Amino acid sequence: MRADVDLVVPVKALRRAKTRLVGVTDDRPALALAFALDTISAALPAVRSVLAITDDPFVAAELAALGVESTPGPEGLNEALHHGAALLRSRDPHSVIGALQADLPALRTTELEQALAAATDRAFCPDRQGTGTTLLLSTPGGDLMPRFGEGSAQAHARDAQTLIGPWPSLRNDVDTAEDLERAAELGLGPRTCAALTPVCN
Ligand SMILES: Nc1nc2c(ncn2[C@@H]2O[C@H](COP(=O)(O)OP(=O)(O)OP(=O)(O)O)[C@@H](O)[C@H]2O)c(=O)[nH]1
Ligand SMILES: C=C(OP(=O)(O)O)C(=O)O
Repeated sequence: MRADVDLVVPVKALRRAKTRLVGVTDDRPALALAFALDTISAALPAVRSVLAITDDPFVAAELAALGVESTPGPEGLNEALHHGAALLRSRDPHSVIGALQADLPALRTTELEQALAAATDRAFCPDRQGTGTTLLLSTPGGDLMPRFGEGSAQAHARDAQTLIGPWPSLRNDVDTAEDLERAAELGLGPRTCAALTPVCN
């Protein structure tokens, strides 16, 4: 566990989430929620705190049941992350602030811990394809400076250490049906597995 790391996790309103998974399930909002809950449940033991940014009251209630704090934020991924990072920084001027994507349904706590342990500076973990970003960490006391979006791995690599190592579950964000197949090979979290029943079991 890294006691100096606080994570901000953006969670889009469920009715608008995971549009590239149309056809994979009859209930896309339920699958998006399951991704977020499995991701956050796996992340919780690895860090000091998790703050979710979501405008969705249903997501907020589900997170509260897990003991996870959430707050609404502005529209847009980087804007939401700026908002959450500012809140976390106001609470602790020295912490490492991390941004973790909420679509990592195979995430293993131990793999996140290994990646966090490998970070010695501002750092990011590229996604499986090497183009996107699944985790971004600030320097201690530093700004998060999120540059998520298309080509974010290249954008973050300009001034952040690249975290590559034995943590495939941290790299496997799920945007497409193929990503979901890869995540299933790694082992899906329990809520995602239940949301995909009977396919998963
Ligand atoms: N709070 C908040 N989170 C967002 C927003 N846009 C994206 N996210 C979150 O950012 C992460 C990465 O987003 P994407 O992989 O693009 O997910 P998505 O937008 O649901 O998927 P697509 O509809 O297929 O693009 C996920 O955790 C989303 O829930 C936003 O406007 N606000
Ligand atoms: C926004 C990003 O995620 P995705 O490509 O999964 O939409 C990103 O990787 O920067």
